[in-house]
Amino acid sequence: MTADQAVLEQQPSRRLRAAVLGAGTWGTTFAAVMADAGCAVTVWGREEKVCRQIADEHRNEAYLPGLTLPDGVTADLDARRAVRDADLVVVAVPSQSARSVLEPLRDAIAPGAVGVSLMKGVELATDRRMSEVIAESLDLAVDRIAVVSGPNLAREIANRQPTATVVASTSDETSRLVAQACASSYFRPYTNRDVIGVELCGAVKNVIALAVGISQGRGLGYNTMATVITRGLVEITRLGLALGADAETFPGLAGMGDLMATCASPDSRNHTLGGHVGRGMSLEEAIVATGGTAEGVKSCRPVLELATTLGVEMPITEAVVRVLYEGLPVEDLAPLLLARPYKSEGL
Ligand SMILES: NC(=O)C1=CN([C@@H]2O[C@H](COP(=O)(O)OP(=O)(O)OC[C@H]3O[C@@H](n4cnc5c(N)ncnc54)[C@H](O)[C@@H]3O)[C@@H](O)[C@H]2O)C=CC1
Ligand SMILES: O=C(CO)COP(=O)(O)O
Repeated sequence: MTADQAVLEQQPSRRLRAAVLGAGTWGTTFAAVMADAGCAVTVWGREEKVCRQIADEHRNEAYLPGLTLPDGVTADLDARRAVRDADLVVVAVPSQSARSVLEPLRDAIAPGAVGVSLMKGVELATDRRMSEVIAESLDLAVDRIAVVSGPNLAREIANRQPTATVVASTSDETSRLVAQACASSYFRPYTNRDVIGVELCGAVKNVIALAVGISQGRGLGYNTMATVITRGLVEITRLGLALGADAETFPGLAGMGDLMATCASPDSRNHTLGGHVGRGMSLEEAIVATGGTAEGVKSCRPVLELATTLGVEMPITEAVVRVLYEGLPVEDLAPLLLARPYKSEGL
């Protein structure tokens, strides 16, 4: 047994308390994961009906139909009360609303609390990653923040299908605490110190999944899909390295693992939305038809802005931005990418 495993397998000295902000698909699922790992979990959501159903009936029919939540999950309509005693403040709202949800809670969180991001997006107004938004909004030191990201399609996990994830923090103590709070017989966390890389992988894979969806909506097959995924990983890696990420993160669970899951699954909202666009819907029609939070739609522009500022080429991301926001016809996307100058394969 490695030292890391030994720490993960230690029982906490007391039952950890977690508050989950966001009662949608992933917030509710992760609440169940943490309850199965032994935590006492309180979910806060802005929808009264959803919160009452979680608290009274252990169900969330709007987001996880047919599922019974573990007894360790309850809900509270008052966010300040939900976070007051929490060891972990877990954030699972859409990325663009994280700051407005968190700022009013700054003086309500417990001293020593750890902030956990489950979100996979970049803030449109500031180009900030979600751990940065949490640090600023809650006034938390970076070593009290962890990011959870990996091939984690919520519905599969809600049905306790096995998967693994990455818990990233600059502090080993923080990442181990969060890993301990979510580890179970079906959910295996790996710790990682590369917060930048793990977060970028989670946000940019959504943009690549939009591109794959568009190509599949156009009737293109597996060769195209594999090309977009593989070259997509190259552009995620390029951006990550320019921002100081660790090269080892990108072929891992948060990188290739999540790209594969998101680009292959019909459950992915980004992949599904791309499919609608590829079949000819406008962006507005595709958002309505998809439902739920498809983060790539908003994150693609700040990601491209970051890349442009750093002089990093991200042709797939750029093509997605042009289709979604600049009127590039979907049939011109592949010819545009294939007409780029020939080059050697590496980064
Ligand atoms: N669903 C999945 O399989 C996974 C999702 N994620 C990430 O988790 C985050 C949340 O996604 P989901 O739970 O799937 O989305 P969802 O669409 O299922 O739920 C979003 C929740 O946020 C709430 N919300 C929306 N706007 C809000 C606002 N302004 N203030 C407060 N609450 C607001 C909604 O009422 C809803 O409860 C996203 O960043 C997503 O990329 C990450 C891994 C897996
Ligand atoms: O992040 C996810 C799986 O890891 C979920 O993907 P979507 O947000 O596209 O549904």
